[in-house]
Amino acid sequence: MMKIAFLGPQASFTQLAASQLFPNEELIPKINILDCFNDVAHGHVDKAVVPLENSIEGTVSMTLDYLYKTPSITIEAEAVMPIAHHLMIHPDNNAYDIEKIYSHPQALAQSFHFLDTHYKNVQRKDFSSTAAAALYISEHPELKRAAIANQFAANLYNLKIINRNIQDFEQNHTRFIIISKQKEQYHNNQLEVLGEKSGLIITLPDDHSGGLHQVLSVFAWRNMNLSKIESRTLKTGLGNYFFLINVVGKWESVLYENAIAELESINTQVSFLGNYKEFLLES
Ligand SMILES: O=C(O)C(=O)C[C@]1(C(=O)O)C=C[C@@H](O)C=C1
Repeated sequence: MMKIAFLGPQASFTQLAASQLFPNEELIPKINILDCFNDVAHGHVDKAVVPLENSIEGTVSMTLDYLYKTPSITIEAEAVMPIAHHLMIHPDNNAYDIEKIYSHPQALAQSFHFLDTHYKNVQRKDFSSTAAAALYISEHPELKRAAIANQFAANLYNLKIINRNIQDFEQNHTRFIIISKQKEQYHNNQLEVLGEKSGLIITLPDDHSGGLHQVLSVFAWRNMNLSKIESRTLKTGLGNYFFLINVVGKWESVLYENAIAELESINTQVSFLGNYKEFLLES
């Protein structure tokens, strides 16, 4: 049986994703995303499932940072899951008495307008995951706290839902990734495939005019269709970035291989994150 780390505890959104991707493997909860990366890097687990991006709030920056920082780790698959957030309290408490609302920063951000309208003066506090917030609420009936988490967390931790579907936009999806060191592609005949892509992380050599244009032209003349380009701080000083780039489709031809060689020949650092499929999960 394989060991699969995920951002836990039980009933986090990441666990819902991991259990659909790996129904027959051992799932190991971790307290944060960095621990998932470290466990994969040190070989304590075979793979991990972590969130990468949300349709309302955007990139989960810690995941992007550690994809950059841990070149031994690549992506085996992406999986997209619909996300519904509910506000929940300990059943001994009253909805009108809530003094603080706890959740993962992504969930707080995805429900910002709801909270701003209905709980304007209630403090918000970041937790390591939505499920960690729900677990805390369940263990502290004496505190007048609420958590934003999913239906499974409400069931598992015996919490009472006081507001349903509080995400600010009806369409709310999070993209998760399977990470490993095995450089494999994940396959699953049971799940719907939404597409296929490759991931690259690139760092431009030095600041000169047309630098990014030069990089993009490497893809353009080869007809390599890009579906995403995101810049993220390098942390070496303001204004220094690396880029995550997605190329649509299979990565197969010599032409594509030569793209990397050409990027390197213009002193661009390239880290290939893999060629992988994108699957659709159920909420
Ligand atoms: O907190 C959780 O339950 C998670 O699995 C993390 C996470 C995220 O980081 O994006 C996953 C899905 C939702 O977008 C909100 C939170």
